Amino acid sequence: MHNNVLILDFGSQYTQLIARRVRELNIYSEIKPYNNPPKDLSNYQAVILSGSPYSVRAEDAPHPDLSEIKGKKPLLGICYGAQYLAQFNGGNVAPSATREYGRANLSYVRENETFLEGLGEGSQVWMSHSDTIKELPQGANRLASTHDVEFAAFHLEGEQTYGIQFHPEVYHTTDGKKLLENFLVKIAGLKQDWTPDAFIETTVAELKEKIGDDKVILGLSGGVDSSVAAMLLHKAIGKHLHCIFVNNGLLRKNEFESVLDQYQHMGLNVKGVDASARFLDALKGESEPEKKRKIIGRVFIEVFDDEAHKVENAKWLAQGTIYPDRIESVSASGGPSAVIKSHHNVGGLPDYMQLKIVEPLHLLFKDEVRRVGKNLGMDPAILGRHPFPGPGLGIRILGDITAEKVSILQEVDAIFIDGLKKWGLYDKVWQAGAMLLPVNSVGVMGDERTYEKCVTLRAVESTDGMTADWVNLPYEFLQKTSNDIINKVKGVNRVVYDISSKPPATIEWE
Ligand SMILES: Nc1ncnc2c1ncn2[C@@H]1O[C@H](COP(=O)(O)OP(=O)(O)OP(=O)(O)O)[C@@H](O)[C@H]1O
Ligand SMILES: O=c1[nH]c(=O)c2[nH+]cn([C@@H]3O[C@H](COP(=O)(O)O)[C@@H](O)[C@H]3O)c2[nH]1
Ligand SMILES: NC(=O)CC[C@H](N)C(=O)O
Ligand SMILES: [Mg+2]
Repeated sequence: MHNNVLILDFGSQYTQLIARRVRELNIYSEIKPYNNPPKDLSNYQAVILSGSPYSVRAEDAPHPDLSEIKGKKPLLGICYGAQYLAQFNGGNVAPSATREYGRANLSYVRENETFLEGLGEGSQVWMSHSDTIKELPQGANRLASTHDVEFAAFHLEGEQTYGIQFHPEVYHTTDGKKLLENFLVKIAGLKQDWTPDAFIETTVAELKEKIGDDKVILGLSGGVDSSVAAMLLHKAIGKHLHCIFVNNGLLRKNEFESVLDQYQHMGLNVKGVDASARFLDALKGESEPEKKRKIIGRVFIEVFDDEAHKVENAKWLAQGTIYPDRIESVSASGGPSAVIKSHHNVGGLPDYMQLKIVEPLHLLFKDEVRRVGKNLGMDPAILGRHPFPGPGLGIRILGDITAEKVSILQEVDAIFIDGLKKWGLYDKVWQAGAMLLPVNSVGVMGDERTYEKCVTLRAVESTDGMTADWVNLPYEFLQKTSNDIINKVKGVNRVVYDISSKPPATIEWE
């Protein structure tokens, strides 16, 4: 049994990042909603309270009873978590004079504190709050301040309880990982033994136990996640795994054939199902993004259901769903955060379907999935593939979808992606693709007026898709690509490049 950290989610957009940073320390962690915490706390060696969109002063804000945790287990409150710890113990939280969002620097750091080892005066921290702790509870000591925040970190005497107003989980808190390590390893004494190999071992054992002699249908997409999920299941149940690769008519150019070919070499049992007409039919005339996503999700399920009926004793539907797919569709833990997009594979199954869902990667982030794949000995060409959304070009064609638009976008996308490969840029980019915009613009070609479609190219850097920045692609490359697209793809007379980061934009346009 590995050490386990419980993260109680109060609805912060950063909650999964806390889990991620903890796991980067090779310590396992689980997120649970604050309003439905685990009954048995004995498996957890430390607890972290997340931030929250609520103000602790609001009546309907999360105010859980911490008496089974506080003083009994090492406890760290982050932002709202810290404010709540202060309030819960008799301190005072009030609105601060200005909303504080962004960088700050520690201006006071108490010396000789294990908790802050390696964080010095001036250390950069990331703030995101509008309330502030005005008064610490009795028996609490200030450990750090910033220019605007007196109680940036505190400790409750006689307990392993700490609070910090800043966010150690975000990249911009320079020594955030160090601070979490101080808390979890030096103070709570946790072992750092949660590695990709350990994950593979426990997951394969759990899958064997859970699935037994049943058969499993797996949606295989050619992407990293479902390929790694397939390999894990293959290790666990061998030929009882039936992989289905669906052509939804929204794949990249030649992708259906080339991916099927690639899987021939992996020893998996894979069937290609061409359902393009079914998807395009169902999507006809629909242009509202969320409705398009829901339709695609539904047809996927229908196709899987049909295929499942052809396999005797098929009891499970496996998917390559990973953590970030879930967080933006529903809150990570069932807790209170906002829905951004409905990812096609997160809606759950309709009642008529008898299959149970198995998602061996549902708690991992993309780079963790890649590390697991590497330790499974998988082909780097599969592991290095850019992510591609399940709804495919369906969410990159803005507005309604027609076969003609799909084929235009396939050509554009192929020129862009092949170009990135040729120029040695593919591996420097986390994800790239093209969008077909629902606008025509006027151009001139061969002395004639044109009135044709506009496409936008998008290339982003990211580690997990949760935040992303646009990539500074060389002008010469953009110039050549734009020329190629306009000259070769009929119906397109304008190419633009997307220079928006996430947030505030998202990676896909719908
Ligand atoms: N064309 C498809 N055929 C069968 N299953 C699919 C298809 N597209 C998506 N899926 C299912 O939906 C899941 C989520 O898709 P998603 O794109 O997030 O992951 P992926 O394709 O496995 O990896 P990547 O994010 O690297 O593209 C997949 O893991 C897979 O189970
Ligand atoms: O399988 C998927 N089904 C979906 O419905 C879906 N929507 C977005 N994505 C991918 O998720 C990452 C983040 O995308 P956004 O910034 O657009 O939310 C990016 O990598 C997107 O390509 C999806 N993947
Ligand atoms: N990020 C947070 O946890 C914010 C906490 C609280 N909502 C505030 O504004 O202060
Ligand atoms: Mg994919």
